[in-house]
Amino acid sequence: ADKLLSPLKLGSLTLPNRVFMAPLTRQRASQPGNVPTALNATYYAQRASAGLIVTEATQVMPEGQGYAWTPGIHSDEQQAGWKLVTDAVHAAGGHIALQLWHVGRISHRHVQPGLKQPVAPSAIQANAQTFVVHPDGSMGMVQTDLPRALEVEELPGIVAAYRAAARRAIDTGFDLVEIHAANGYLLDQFQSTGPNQRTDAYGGSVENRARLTLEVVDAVVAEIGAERTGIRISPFGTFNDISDTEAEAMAFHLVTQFDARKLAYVHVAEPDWAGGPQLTDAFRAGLRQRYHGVLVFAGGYTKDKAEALIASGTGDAVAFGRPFIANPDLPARFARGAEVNAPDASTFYGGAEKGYTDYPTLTA
Ligand SMILES: C=C(C(=O)O)c1ccccc1
Repeated sequence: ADKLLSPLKLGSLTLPNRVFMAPLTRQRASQPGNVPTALNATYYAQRASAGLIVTEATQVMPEGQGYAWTPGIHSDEQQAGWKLVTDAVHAAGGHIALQLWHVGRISHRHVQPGLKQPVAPSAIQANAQTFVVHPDGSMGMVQTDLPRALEVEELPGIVAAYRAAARRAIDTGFDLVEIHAANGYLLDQFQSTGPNQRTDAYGGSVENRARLTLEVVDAVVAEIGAERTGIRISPFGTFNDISDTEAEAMAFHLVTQFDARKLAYVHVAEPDWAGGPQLTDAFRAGLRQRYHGVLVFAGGYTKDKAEALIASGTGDAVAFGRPFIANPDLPARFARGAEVNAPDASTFYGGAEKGYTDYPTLTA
């Protein structure tokens, strides 16, 4: 039988299947103010048959933005925009989590408030690119800027921003939040030996480098509860110039801590989606042994690979990104063994309806 299409208990929810929609940056929030729109609501509602939708990464404070036109969740206007999305997804019978983001050094002064220098655990520039609109109105890909090292006194303010964002998310009708601790952004920068050269309580040992992530987790859980809190990590990731000489130790420490807090789910972005190494079955089993909540894997999965992962008991759900871009009704296509269309990469980022809400669903 198709385990992938069987129901899944997650927190207080019973989800209809284990075909999750992965977080996908699409850069289509309205300006000024990085506000979600009715078009965003249509896009997400079209994909409401996912077991769980995880939204695009959404900055928790202005300094947390790294790319042009990504949405925030730190203003009343942004919250009102997201309400369009949660109402539309719930009207279509869906379930949706908001992914909470701070990009850290994967940013540029032209997308920072007051054209300020981006922030990071240490003043180490990433060999990475981002897309910004310049003050003169021109736009394009740029090298991410050299960041400023955060003072330890600034960290409580960042933790508070995640907490306030989680509050806004639940007040807006989101079923859960997913803390973004993956893919070379701020929390992953603190977790990793490459970008984090701090000599204070937030640098050095695995425990110290995990500290900010766990402070954010504890603040969010205090605000909205563990059963509404998920988190995404990307062990052995390389995207955005991330490197960690102690990647396995960090991953096992994090999931052990997540288990102790009974977080609703842990979402593992497998590094090969962005050209990193393949995870081993032994490593995935190591995560499963340490974390007993809902374990979600993502990164280039097919239906068959996903089915095998769930049948083996290692994973409970699989998140699909690019397939959901081009196939709004992906679960139905899996159920019917129908063709899964490939998306048009030229319309992944920016723009409007084209390559966003104009993909077809299966005819009856
Ligand atoms: C939020 C992202 C992530 O988590 O990797 C992202 C952002 C821009 C392009 C691709 C991916």
